[in-house]
Amino acid sequence: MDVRIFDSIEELDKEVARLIIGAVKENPSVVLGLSTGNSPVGVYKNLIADHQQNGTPYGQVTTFNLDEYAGLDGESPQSYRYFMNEQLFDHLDIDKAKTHVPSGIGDLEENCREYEQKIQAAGGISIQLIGIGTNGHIAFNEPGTPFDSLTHVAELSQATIDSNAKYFPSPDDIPLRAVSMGIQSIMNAHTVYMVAFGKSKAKAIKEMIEGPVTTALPASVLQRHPSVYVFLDREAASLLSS
Ligand SMILES: N[C@@H]1[C@@H](O)[C@H](O)[C@@H](COP(=O)(O)O)O[C@@H]1O
Repeated sequence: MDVRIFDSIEELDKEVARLIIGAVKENPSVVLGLSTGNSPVGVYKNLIADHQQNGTPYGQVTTFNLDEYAGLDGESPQSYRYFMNEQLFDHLDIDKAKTHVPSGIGDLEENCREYEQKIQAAGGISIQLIGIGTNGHIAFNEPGTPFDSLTHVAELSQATIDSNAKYFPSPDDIPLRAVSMGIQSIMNAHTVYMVAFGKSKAKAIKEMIEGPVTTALPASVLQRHPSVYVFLDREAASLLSS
């Protein structure tokens, strides 16, 4: 793992955005894997600013998001499709038909199969941007998820449900399941960029990098990936031994 530590979240965001912009310029039809949550928002802001100032073109870019809540369609403000449109896609010249977010409605098992097929048909993901949950989850692959999992219907852990509560009007509205790319789907990406900042991520980051590879800490599987870059602020890196 190539671990890079930044003095500020602003610098971290700029660097990750610079690398993604470079990849888009080098290959205008690159396939990007994207994520939601707070972690990638600053990166997306930088991509938008660059697009507006420098015109980096996204018309041929294909994207695949990691996950979506079960039961929410793209019109729901809490859905990850809505989030992606609002935080990124609506501000780029990207072709929405080339942006993929798993569907959380309809036949979920069928949606999962179709999603994996679409990733394969696109030639696989070149760069996968991901965050990490405080319990070490990646996408919605909670502790215990098998390493060979592909896109599947995932049960959310209580820790994840609790930390997502702030996004929903009442506790009863928080989904208990999601459609999520699996651990193997993430491992299939050519390169993985993980972004994590803040004290709340420090323990999971330490275990991911320095702990054993175990399904108890799903992100630890990334130790086996040949091309992983971990972008941290000082707080997220604070428990690392070196
Ligand atoms: N499914 C998402 C993950 O993909 C994300 O990495 C995690 C951390 O979110 P945040 O970046 O807001 O800390 O939250 C959710 O559980």
